[in-house]
Amino acid sequence: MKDIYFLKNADEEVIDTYDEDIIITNRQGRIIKVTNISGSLYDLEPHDLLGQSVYDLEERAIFSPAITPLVLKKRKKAITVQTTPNDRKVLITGIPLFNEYHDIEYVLSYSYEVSELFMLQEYLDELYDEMSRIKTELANMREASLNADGFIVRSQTTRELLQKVKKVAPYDADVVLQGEQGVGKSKIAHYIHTNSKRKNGPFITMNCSSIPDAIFERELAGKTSGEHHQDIGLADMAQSGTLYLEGVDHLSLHAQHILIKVLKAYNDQFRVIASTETSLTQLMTEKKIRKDLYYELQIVPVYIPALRERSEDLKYAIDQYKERLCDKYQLNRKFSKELYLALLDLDWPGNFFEVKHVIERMIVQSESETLTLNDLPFEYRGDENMEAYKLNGAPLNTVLENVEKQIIQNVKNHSKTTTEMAEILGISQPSVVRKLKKYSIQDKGE
Ligand SMILES: Nc1ncnc2c1ncn2[C@@H]1O[C@H](COP(=O)(O)OP(=O)(O)OP(=O)(O)O)[C@@H](O)[C@H]1O
Repeated sequence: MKDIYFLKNADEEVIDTYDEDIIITNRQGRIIKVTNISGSLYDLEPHDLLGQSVYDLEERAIFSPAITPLVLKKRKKAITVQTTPNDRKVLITGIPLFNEYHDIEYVLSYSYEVSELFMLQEYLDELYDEMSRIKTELANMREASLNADGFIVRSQTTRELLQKVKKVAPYDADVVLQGEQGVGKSKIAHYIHTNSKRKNGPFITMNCSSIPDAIFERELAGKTSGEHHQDIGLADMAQSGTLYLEGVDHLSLHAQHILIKVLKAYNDQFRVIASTETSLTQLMTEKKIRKDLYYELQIVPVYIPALRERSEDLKYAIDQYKERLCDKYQLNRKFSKELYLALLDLDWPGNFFEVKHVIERMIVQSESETLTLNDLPFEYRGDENMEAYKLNGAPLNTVLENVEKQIIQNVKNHSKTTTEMAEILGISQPSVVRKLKKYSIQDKGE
């Protein structure tokens, strides 16, 4: 702002025409001019102010703070907010008026009450707080709704991944889910289906890694056998729904040729979601996937990181599996600190599947309430734990049988039937019966 110079005698006329709260002080800070309404904000009359020193008024907390000293100090326009004795807020602006020697001769100030603005500001601040509280609540609810689908969504990566997936779900575009085994590809494929326009249609899974080439076409597209009999293929079953091609990276080039032919024939009658462990782009480089299939599928590629790269999810998965499995087996188990840290540190190439499996194994096999590193399955331990498995002179067979006996005894203690035991141990029920007999194992209570 350019300096304002004081024109002698002009102030009187100018100032009297204002219906504003204007005060003029000299450079000593004495009030030499007021308007009709000056002082009203401080519950004073204009003549109460005339002749007063702003320094006195400041000391008496009437001008709190005074503007003149500020202007004199800065030698330029100053703005401040005063708090009056009756707690009003006043926005006051002071302007220096210079004489011909560039010295400040007078300070002119004008004020407005801004209490309402302050109240508005407070109200806005409160509103802002409320809004951010609601925003957080909404985010929590959103997360809870994802959790309702059984998703563990603790890490930022998973949150972003699900947001991306949710965004593309309503469009009919093909999606390729890439990730290690057990990382959640099928779960996300389901999630896409249930959030799509085809949610009321079927969700059909075709496991590409387990279908031999010879019957691939028949499985996929069906076949007329005999005069009237028609075998329905998975593509027919998927109509108006979603066809989930699990493990497309396992398809031979021949099967790929059939797949692309069938997809063209069924042209958009279902949505295709494919899963792969190896990225389709890498398969292209290695010439292991046909170009036309690559372009057909790779519309929306989604990479699902391994659980070891999502430490918050891994931690939560460990806690949840432990809790749920303890409930399931009616057991009270906790992990020692060392074991817990070891579990967090493992690579888990089988991801969720593997974590659940190992925790279940430890819970049912251990006798003590606190599980320690010694309860970790042998193949997951470092070399320092080899001690527990030393032969100590016994033949290998005897050691292995002892371990087997111990495991079967523990599983027996926590299962109601031999069928349940078979499920946990991953062997047939007759094998369970044979082993119980072999080791003469009886119920603890028997
Ligand atoms: N984010 C998650 N939160 C909780 N559980 C999950 C999550 N992702 C996957 N799971 C669980 O992990 C297990 C493996 O998931 P899923 O079958 O979807 O993996 P996948 O990648 O399709 O495995 P594969 O490659 O072996 O077919 C399932 O029991 C699933 O419910």
